[in-house]
Amino acid sequence: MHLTRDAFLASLADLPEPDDAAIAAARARQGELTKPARSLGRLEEIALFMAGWQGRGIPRLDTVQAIVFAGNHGVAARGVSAFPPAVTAQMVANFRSGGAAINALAAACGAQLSVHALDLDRPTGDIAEEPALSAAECLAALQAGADSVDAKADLVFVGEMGIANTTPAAALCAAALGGTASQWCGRGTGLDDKGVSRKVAAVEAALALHGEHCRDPFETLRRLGGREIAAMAGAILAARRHRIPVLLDGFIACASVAPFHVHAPGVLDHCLAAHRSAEGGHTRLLEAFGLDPLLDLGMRLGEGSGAAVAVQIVRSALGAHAQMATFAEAAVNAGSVAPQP
Ligand SMILES: O=C(O)c1ccc[n+]([C@@H]2O[C@H](COP(=O)([O-])O)[C@@H](O)[C@H]2O)c1
Ligand SMILES: Cc1cc2nc[nH]c2cc1C
Repeated sequence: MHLTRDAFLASLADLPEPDDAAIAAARARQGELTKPARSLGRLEEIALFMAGWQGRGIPRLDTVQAIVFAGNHGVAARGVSAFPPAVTAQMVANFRSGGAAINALAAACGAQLSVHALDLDRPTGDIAEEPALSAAECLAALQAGADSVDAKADLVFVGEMGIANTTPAAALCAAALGGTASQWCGRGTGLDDKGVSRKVAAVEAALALHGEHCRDPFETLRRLGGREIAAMAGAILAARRHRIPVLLDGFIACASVAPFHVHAPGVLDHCLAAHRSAEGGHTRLLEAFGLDPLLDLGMRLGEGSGAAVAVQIVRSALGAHAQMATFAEAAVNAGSVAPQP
């Protein structure tokens, strides 16, 4: 099917909800497992969350999909990254030969990794001067993201590689959620103070140019985003249509869906925040989403790396949920002690 802007926006109004019967079954099982009530804390909530989106009282984690998108950014020419744009393609080669952090971390958590390089030799427009993408380019990137999701996956996470992409990510957050450019601009790959000033100026120029045109999430994404950013949004929203739970990675992955969260609150209900990135702005963004990250490890790499580590937490939650004995099975007394007269 050929995606149109209107069809895409309309799809946001008609999204599947979690399976209440599966959540009830999972909750009942949690109550029977050999542990004091709620003693596995957040792990119990994760088991219920996974049950609801998978529609299974005992959710599974057989197929975990890690999808990394790469894109280049015209705004890089403004000196807003500590690294040159050529590093994007070089890192894609590194992903393909297995030498990047995400290769190791995807293997460690049992995820199947795919890498999608999106027109690296055609950087987006410089958002301080023009829209990042044409409507057709933005739709193509959304579609590439949606097409990358395996409808049979048990859990999906998306990551990105794109030198300078914390600048469009900051612009997307400011346009969608308000606040000043400097509140959303961090050091990215390691910018010095002068670099951060250039980044803030670029985001301010982009907001002045595009702000009044950002009337719907598609337009915000097209004007201020990028190919890998739109592809991540397309994949995260496609996962919702397939009722596949998603682990959100860092600042750029989360920023990709900020305009959609504002337009259609609840659109990220199938998502858990994997981690709190050290990138300035991510904490504010997670607060806007109302999400409490599973991990806070000082990571700020991207590539889906934080999500890959958080898969291990989900694996632990589902392992306990599926494998523990019930009080009846283990002949452990579940009764509470009656107060002594
Ligand atoms: O995931 C994050 O929170 C994150 C925070 C800072 C930087 N990054 C990665 O670094 C690149 C963007 O940083 P920059 O400084 O080039 O805008 C891009 O390739 C991201 O994957 C990622
Ligand atoms: C080396 C390097 C690896 C990355 N992975 C994700 N973003 C990155 C940015 C750089 C610079």
